[in-house]
Amino acid sequence: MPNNQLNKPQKILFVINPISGDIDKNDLLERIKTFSEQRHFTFEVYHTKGQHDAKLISESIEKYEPDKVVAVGGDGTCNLLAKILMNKNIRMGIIPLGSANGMAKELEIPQNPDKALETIVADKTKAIDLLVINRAYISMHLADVGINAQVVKRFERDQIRGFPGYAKHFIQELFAAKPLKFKVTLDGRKIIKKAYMVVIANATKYGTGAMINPRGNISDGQFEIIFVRPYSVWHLFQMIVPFFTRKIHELDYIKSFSGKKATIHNYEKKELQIDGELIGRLKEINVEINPQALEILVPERKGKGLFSTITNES
Ligand SMILES: Nc1ncnc2c1ncn2[C@@H]1O[C@H](COP(=O)(O)OP(=O)(O)OP(=O)(O)O)[C@@H](O)[C@H]1O
Repeated sequence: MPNNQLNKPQKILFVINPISGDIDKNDLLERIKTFSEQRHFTFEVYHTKGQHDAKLISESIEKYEPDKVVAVGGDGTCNLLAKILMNKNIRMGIIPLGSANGMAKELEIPQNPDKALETIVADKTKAIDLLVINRAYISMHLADVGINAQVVKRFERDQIRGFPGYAKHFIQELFAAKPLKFKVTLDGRKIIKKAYMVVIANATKYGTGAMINPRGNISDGQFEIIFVRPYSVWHLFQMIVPFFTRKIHELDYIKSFSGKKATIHNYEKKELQIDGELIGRLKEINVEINPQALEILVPERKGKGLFSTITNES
């Protein structure tokens, strides 16, 4: 039974990534301390090390038995916690302090840390699906092979962080990319297409705001496979503005399919990125949905209807 039901202060474990977003988080610790006194919760902190974190966090959870675990960082930190908390009865919060914060944006979690903290104590939750990839990884947000994964690779090696760095590499990659051949089996249906990029989408948009999957729903028990199809030089120019203005789905060379289980076969080994983290060069990617596998603390939602003009072939 959660501690609040016994009128005990809630226990919250904050998992702080000290390097995410190049943001100093010392101030935040002070604010958490003050906030915990005002809002009557107790807390512990785990600072990520970049190695063996999953094991060490699991041990902290076992020892401390928190009611909530909060990711203080970017999408990589969220992904790390989501995998640990999958199908456990512990709610997860997010204080978005990474460079892109795609997952927090998807869930409309405030980018302001004080407001995000309010969301964590307010206790409103949303059950979200998780994608299990090759039985070894999970994706809560977006995974892909092709242009974007190459951009993530270039970005990781660069000194320029944040949106300017991403935009620079995206445009470079767009002009250098060659179409790849993919064979996808989705719920038994075979789809063979050439594409510049295949996206495995639990969520709807990238942290940049690029709306790749407007008909996606993070809690609907299915995911989308999206092909960004070959385009001409003219299409390249057409693509830049919509990608950053959330209108890419309006372009007719984007094809989307929904399902619950997929195998993506790349004809050449290609880099896979999951939730902003590079996984490696793979030939086969197996994806399965784990429906409503995680309770996330979210703000009160103002009603929102997702508008879609995407070609739906499912
Ligand atoms: N102490 C640490 N030293 C070095 N790397 C770390 C440390 N702690 C975590 N990491 C690395 O941080 C990465 C995750 O960062 P995260 O995605 O949370 O932030 P970000 O990249 O700034 O944001 P976003 O993904 O939203 O763009 C992982 O690759 C992880 O290995």
